[in-house]
Amino acid sequence: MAANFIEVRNATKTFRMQYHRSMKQMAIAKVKGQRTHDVFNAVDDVSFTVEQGEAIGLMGLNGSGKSTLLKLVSGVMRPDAGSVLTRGRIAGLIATGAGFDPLLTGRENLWLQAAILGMSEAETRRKFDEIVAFANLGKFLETPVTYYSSGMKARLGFAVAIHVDSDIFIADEALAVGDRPFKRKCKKKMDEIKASGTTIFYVSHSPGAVRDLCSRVLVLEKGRLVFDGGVDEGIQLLKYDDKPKKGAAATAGGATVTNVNGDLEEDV
Ligand SMILES: Nc1ncnc2c1ncn2[C@@H]1O[C@H](COP(=O)(O)OP(=O)(O)OP(=O)(O)O)[C@@H](O)[C@H]1O
Repeated sequence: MAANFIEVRNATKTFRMQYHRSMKQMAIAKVKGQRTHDVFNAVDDVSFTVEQGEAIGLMGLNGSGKSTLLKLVSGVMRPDAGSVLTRGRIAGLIATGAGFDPLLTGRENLWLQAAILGMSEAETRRKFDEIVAFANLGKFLETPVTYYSSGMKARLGFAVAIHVDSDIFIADEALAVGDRPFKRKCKKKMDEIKASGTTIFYVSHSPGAVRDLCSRVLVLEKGRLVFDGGVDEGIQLLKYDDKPKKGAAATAGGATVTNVNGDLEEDV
């Protein structure tokens, strides 16, 4: 039996939503007996396991908790309740560029990112030309990153992340703000990563991309896992139509699946 690579058990992540910006506003609200903040679960009692080599599409409307769940899986955040266990080296496109130093050049940041993502000096040296070719920044490689467009930063971040040898690859499509040719290149590389047996966890609003890459879909709604199953069924739940479709309901982990409606981005 294949080893579980990701095991999420009743994971909950709670955030605090502040209603007032200044201390003065807070003080006035308190005197008036009004609420100054609320807490809510961005990820709410979510459980699932992912086996080695599976390619999972994580879908759901804006704000449903996808990025937060990715952060829990990647270890960037810890759950407030429940547990998240992962086995193997995780790499991917999470908060890409977060580790960039704006005053350093693209070349210097490449080294920095590679080190942050756990690549050794020898590994970075070996893959350096390939990463540079993938990012395709031309002479901007020698320019401080502060002058980069967001797409250029994403290219550099993704180019490094995608070249890390990992057991689990995590990608948030929302961060892949590169242009169409670059996205195609990323897609090709993701296919290679998948073919190599790497476990993939892919956040996307694009049914075409998910259908193409993934063998299973998780759908989040207001932090809760409302679907865990086949790609087509999962995508069906995310249709634009307002009325719940007959047969669209299913069960996930004993919970009834509700219909989810909303905008979907165009496929790449
Ligand atoms: N650090 C934080 N502090 C407080 N609230 C947060 C924080 N991060 C996310 N949230 C809130 O948690 C909820 C889930 O956000 P998250 O980014 O996980 O959603 P998402 O499904 O990835 O959305 P999108 O499709 O827009 O990227 C949102 O209401 C968001 O405002």
